[in-house]
Amino acid sequence: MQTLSQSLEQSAISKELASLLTVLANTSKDISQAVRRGALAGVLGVAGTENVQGEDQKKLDVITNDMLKDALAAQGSVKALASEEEDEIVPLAQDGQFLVCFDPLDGSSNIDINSLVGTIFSVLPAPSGEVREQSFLQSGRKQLAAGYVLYGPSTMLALTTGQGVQLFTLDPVSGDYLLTVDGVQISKDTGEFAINMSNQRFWEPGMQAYIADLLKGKEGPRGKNFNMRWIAAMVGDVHRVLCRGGLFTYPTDTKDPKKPFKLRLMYEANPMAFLVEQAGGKASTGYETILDITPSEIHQRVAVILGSANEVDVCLGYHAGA
Ligand SMILES: O=P(O)(O)OC[C@H]1O[C@](O)(COP(=O)(O)O)[C@@H](O)[C@@H]1O
Ligand SMILES: [Mg+2]
Ligand SMILES: [Mg+2]
Repeated sequence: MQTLSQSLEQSAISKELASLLTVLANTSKDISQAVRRGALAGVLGVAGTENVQGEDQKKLDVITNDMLKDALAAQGSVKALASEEEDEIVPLAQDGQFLVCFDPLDGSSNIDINSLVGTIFSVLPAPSGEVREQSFLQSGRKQLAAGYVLYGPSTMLALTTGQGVQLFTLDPVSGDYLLTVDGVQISKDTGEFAINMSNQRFWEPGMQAYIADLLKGKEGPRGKNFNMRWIAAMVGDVHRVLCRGGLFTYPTDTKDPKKPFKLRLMYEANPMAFLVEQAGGKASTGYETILDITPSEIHQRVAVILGSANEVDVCLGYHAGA
């Protein structure tokens, strides 16, 4: 089986980008160790701080953020980073070629119940000149690479550099990421959806109507039964979609009028949308293609509907008709 470094060597990307992706992958091995040791490493529980978005930080949010920050600072080709756990952008190497956005630990509410968590990352080209928040505000189409690491029963890396999606599995014996699926393809049709149903009364009419019709199953307008899954970690839900298709959504809601969307564009929606499109799926907010959004700020939130292309189209039809 091909190792990650062999695969990166053979791909059309620059040596510098390959080296950056190697550093991200190597750091994820250390994160995987920390996650795996859990209570033994004293990493569970809250940190007693809040991030810029007013969310309680878990110890692991802070630890994994520092691990990635230190590794990227030492790597030398990253001009600046933006993280869910950093209020502002963090300038690094002045002449670096890349900007990196990441969610160091996705699915924070799963940490203390020993359930799925992951790391999501996105690499953008760094514009010349002094780095500032504006430098990051490029559409997702500009991403040079994106991926996630899922710390599950096995640790898996999903990666795209714009030439399809590869899945690597961390071999605990050799310590290498080994290529286990090349050219991931999301099935066009599906009978599975993922949404936090407890927010149902807060959704827009289009999403209400779409989910209501899925729930009617065989007897309803869709003429078939649908199954539902919700992992509460986008990495876990998107991984399932890459593996066996499905529709994943965290739609617009009015639960908190100040916060109509949950997922963050730059380090959740964009990297996942890049992976999903590269695997033949679709990713939209309901009204526009995620990768075409021009971001207005690094911590911007968006609605997300992604997965099997035909099913996403059906869902978008309900939005258009609403
Ligand atoms: O708890 P909810 O409302 O179901 O939200 C779950 C969603 O929130 C997230 O956990 C947000 O990510 P963080 O854990 O990085 O804040 C997503 O991964 C997941 O899809
Ligand atoms: Mg997250
Ligand atoms: Mg997070």
